[in-house]
Amino acid sequence: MASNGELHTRTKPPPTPSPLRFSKFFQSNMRILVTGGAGFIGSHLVDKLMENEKNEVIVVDNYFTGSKDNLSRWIGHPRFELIRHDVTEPLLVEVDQIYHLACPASPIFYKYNPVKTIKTNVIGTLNMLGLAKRVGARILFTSTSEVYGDPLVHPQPESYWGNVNPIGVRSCYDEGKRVAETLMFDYHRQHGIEIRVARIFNTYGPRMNIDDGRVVSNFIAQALRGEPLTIQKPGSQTRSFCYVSDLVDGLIRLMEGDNTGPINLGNPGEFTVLELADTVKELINPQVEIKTVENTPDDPRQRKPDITKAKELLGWEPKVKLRDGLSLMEEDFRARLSISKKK
Ligand SMILES: O=c1ccn([C@@H]2O[C@H](COP(=O)(O)OP(=O)(O)O[C@H]3OC[C@@H](O)[C@H](O)[C@H]3O)[C@@H](O)[C@H]2O)c(=O)[nH]1
Repeated sequence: MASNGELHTRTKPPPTPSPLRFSKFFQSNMRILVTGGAGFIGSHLVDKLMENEKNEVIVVDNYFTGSKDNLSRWIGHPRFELIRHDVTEPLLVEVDQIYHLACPASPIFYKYNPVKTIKTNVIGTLNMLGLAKRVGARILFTSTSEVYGDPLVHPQPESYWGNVNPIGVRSCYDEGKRVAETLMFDYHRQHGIEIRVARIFNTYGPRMNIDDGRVVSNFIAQALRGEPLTIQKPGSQTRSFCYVSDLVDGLIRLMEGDNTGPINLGNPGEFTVLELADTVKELINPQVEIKTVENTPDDPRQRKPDITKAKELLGWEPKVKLRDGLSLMEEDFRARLSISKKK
């Protein structure tokens, strides 16, 4: 099997960044653009980038699923700027690095307006690559484990080309992300752009939208509200859940390293949805019921990242165990739902 991304050859040297970046007399900060920076993963990434006093961070977000609340601690900070902008429109800003995350990520949200989802992935990524080309910035794109579709190889290495339905209800997202990966590598080969591609597996943690619709946030909110945990059939499908701080660490290592990717970022601990429900029930509310409900088409039956590449090339592997991560998320959900813990 040919290995993905490794056979590419660049036809051009990368564009030159602004001369100010290399001035001996002017010590400029690193200016970093985060698209989708008001979202769940984006805002945690912004927190981490802002810890470095040499970074200036510009966030663009259209607030479809993101929220200003996620960034409230940075609003007004001199090294921080927040712009309401939709990446399907061109954007001109002078930056050195671009983390391109913007896209609804929960299936219920990306399926809500599929045409908009594919536009965000295709036109949004074209716009960000155009910006990277113009200003000579390095660009990291957050792709997804959904590029593997309903995988026939398990666990999934980056060299696996996937099993994706091109006309299904998930295609706006998974095919959209696949085209965006193609654009990244074509801009790299044709224009010499410095690219990084991460394939993110299921991620969870504080600040997920309470009614986001994804499995971890649903189960935690349901357990806290005393509502039945909804297992979408059959319940034996598997996922591997990565805590958000681990994921952010992987993204920054990828951006700062020398490898273009694609690189899987995810936690290889694999659980069935039923096992996840049992764990949430045991940790948060042993009285809560579990009920089985209908699923939607093309739901992948199994998913687990092969992270050999991330370990070797980035020295990265997740540290937070599922039970610990769920407890941290429970605290955040309790605070936002105003449900205190019984003593
Ligand atoms: O209430 C629920 C929600 C979801 N599920 C099931 O839990 C599994 C995971 O579903 P989620 O909606 O959390 O996430 P998915 O794995 O379908 O998609 C995710 O995958 C990788 C990321 O790139 C994306 O952000 C997201 O699309 C699915 O099998 C789903 O059917 C439930 O059993 N009950």
